[in-house]
Amino acid sequence: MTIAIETRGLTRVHGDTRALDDVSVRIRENTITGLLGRNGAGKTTFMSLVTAQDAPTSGEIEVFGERPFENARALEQMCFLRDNQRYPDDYKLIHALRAARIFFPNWDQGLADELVELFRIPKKPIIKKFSRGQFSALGIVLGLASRCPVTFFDEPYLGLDATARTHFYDVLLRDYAEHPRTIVLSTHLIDEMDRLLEHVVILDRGRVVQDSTADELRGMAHQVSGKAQAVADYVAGRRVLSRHSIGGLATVVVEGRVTAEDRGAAAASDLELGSVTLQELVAAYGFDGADTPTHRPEPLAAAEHSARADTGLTETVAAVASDEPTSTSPRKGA
Ligand SMILES: Nc1ncnc2c1ncn2[C@@H]1O[C@H](COP(=O)(O)OP(=O)(O)OP(=O)(O)O)[C@@H](O)[C@H]1O
Repeated sequence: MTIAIETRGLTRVHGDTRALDDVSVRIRENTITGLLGRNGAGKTTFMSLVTAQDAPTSGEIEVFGERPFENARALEQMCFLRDNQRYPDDYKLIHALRAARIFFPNWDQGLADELVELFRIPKKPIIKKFSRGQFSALGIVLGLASRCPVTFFDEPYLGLDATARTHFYDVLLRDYAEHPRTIVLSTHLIDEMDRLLEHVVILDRGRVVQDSTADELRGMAHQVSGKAQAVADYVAGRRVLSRHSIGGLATVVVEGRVTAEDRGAAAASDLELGSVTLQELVAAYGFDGADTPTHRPEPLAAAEHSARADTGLTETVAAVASDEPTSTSPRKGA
């Protein structure tokens, strides 16, 4: 088993915010990993640090056994498509594709052309004029056609219509099956992307709260619903992950698999036991402990941080003059 990404005690502090706090994970080569967690959990920070677009406050990172910071060999293996990827003002689709073709050693122009058609990405307007969905689609094209050994997608679906999202999931799975590689993606559309994920890392307030295969995770907790007192009796002594109540009824997510004994206890108290989806688990692990109404408002999304470093593809994009002829070279400087 080869480890593609390993972090040890990875920490990033901004003022009094611990964006990442002592994160130690090992992500196996040739897996699709979902980086999940509520707004501000640290997902983008993790991806920025691993791709050396930001420097940790402390801790270590290895990508295929090498430290990525200022390491061209390690950086060349990675592609990070941010949800707010930046391109030069005058760039059109062709310029972004040209830059990607130069930058990424495994770039597949045929796949890029196919995806441009599939997602109906316009060729004439500058990228700045793209709709949110067209902008995301461009990121998906660059991320998939780059065929990087390690590819990060940060909420790649923003603004995509349902058809385009389905295309993305299908093409990702098809291309991954044909060209296995390590893919890490952050998402809030967990139910929709559930089928893509083999491994899941859940972050909450910068810390890892779960790190396991998706299958293991699904079986790690269950839900019990019924009269509040009966539910309270059932969950006594168990680790409660979330609790919701309406009137005299309660629904609680508890850690642990359902045993035969649990089924008996539930039946005797007229309680319903159910499985928990990945989406519910993420919500449960990001739960603050107090009993909450079922329709709990989400906190405001974390602000965008314009001061973030922006390197990698963006640097290359900026370096490619927009009036250069299209390069047929697959490598920068080749
Ligand atoms: N440059 C920065 N300066 C100050 N705070 C920052 C900076 N970058 C990140 N943070 C803070 O670190 C925390 C983690 O942010 P991050 O963007 O990694 O979260 P996220 O899980 O990607 O969130 P979302 O799902 O909302 O995109 C947040 O509290 C955020 O406000």
